[in-house]
Amino acid sequence: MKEAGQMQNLESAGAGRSVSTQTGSMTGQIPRLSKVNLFTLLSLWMELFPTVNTAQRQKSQVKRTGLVVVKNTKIVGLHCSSEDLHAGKIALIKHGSRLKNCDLYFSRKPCSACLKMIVNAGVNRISYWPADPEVSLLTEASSSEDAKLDAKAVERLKSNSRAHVCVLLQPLVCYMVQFVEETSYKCDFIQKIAKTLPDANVDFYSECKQERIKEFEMLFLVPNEDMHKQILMTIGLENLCENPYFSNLRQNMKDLILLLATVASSVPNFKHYGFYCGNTEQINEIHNQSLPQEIARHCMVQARLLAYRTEDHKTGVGAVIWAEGKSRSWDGTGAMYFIGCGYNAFPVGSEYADFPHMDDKQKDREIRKFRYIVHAEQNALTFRCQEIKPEERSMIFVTKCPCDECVPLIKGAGIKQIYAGDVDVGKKKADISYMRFGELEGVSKFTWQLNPSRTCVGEQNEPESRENGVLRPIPPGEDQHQSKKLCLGNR
Ligand SMILES: Nc1ccn([C@@H]2O[C@H](COP(=O)(O)OP(=O)(O)OP(=O)(O)O)[C@@H](O)[C@H]2O)c(=O)n1
Repeated sequence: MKEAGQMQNLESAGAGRSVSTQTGSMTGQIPRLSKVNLFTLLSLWMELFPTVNTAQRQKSQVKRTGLVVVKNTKIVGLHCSSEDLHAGKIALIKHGSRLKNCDLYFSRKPCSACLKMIVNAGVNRISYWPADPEVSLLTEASSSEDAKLDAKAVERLKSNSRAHVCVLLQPLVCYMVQFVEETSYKCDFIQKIAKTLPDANVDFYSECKQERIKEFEMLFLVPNEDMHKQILMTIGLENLCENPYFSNLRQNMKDLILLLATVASSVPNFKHYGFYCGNTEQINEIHNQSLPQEIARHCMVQARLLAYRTEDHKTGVGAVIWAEGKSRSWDGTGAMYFIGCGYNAFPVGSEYADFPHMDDKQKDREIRKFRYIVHAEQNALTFRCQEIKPEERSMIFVTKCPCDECVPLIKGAGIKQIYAGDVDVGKKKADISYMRFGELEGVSKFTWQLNPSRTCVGEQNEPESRENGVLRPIPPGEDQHQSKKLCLGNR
């Protein structure tokens, strides 16, 4: 039986499914991200959670690490290391003995201090990206003795523990990169730029992608092959040092980096585009204040990654819910914590042929998908792992505009903010319509657009994220300047 919903049908990965379109002319595979690849990419992406101390961190011997905690194929935690604590330690503090039987996906091989605690908590499986480990083996000679000792201790903990500790890498399904490239290029965010700035250099997307590939290769791929082999030997993966295993490993790593760069550039850091509120009347209270742009973009890319697991062969949608606690914590995500995530799919337990897959262009209404498919937001709300607290700022990131079925659900659940694309706003299709989003009140809406305040103050107006997701208290005298910056009264 499938575990549909939040992370359903993870094992089948969708490959090999026969699909027919409304015209019945296409039969082929739906290239869906396998669960291992999705969790790998999410762990790498968590490592990149916007933070103040990137430069400082690069010098440190302990590498910043991302972590995905999965229980019964459901994501229950997204974490990354902070200045004070490694990701594994943060997960331990947050989940405690609930880590029992969980699967953990690390963007680097964890250090012995993290490993001993999570093994002790009874985790089921620990998977990691086979690059430079958390206690870096690529730092200066003076400190590398400790790193080697740590790697040895990790090996010992690995071989003597009940948990299965293994490398996290699976080759991508055929056409995955091409599929991701095409769907990223067609996504709401790129479309919006193309529509509103028809003269924009059409290559901005490819340029952004090239930059990101370079950036991610530097971070996640050991540049020198001999050095990489040395590291693999020190971390107990000597069997991967011979060819063809070594070249396959490097190729798989490069493919995933390319894929992550492709997805990340679909919500590009382009000119003055970002998630802004169009409502100038909005009251200046904390729940209405926008997140820093780089954090909003970061969470939207997570939602976009989830969209690649869709069961709708035409439109993939992903949603992630985060909340912000009352104060900044020792967490690498600042005060932000993960509530839930999902993508659009048929109900839990259903098989591919159980329900119709046609869209609203199909004349026969009985064979349309809309009454059966569960939307990304609906799955994220259903399979959330934390309660939504009314006193906290909670926010949902959706890759498409919430439809009329979802808007009241989001409001009813007590979510304070929606970040979304708005290409479909105001559209009424035969079965699905997007009329209510525009009229929605009581929830702040941040849609992808050119910064409206640019017309007031020219160039300088991107909200900065110097404080890791936590709203910086505005010093007296500065608030006038701040609200001028956004011209929205929401900062
Ligand atoms: N906020 C949203 C909006 C849509 N969906 C999903 O997106 C699909 C519908 O997308 P849409 O583009 O509106 O309709 P299609 O018929 O797929 O495409 P078209 O635009 O050509 O009509 C459905 O599977 C629905 O579950 C979703 O999960 N969450």
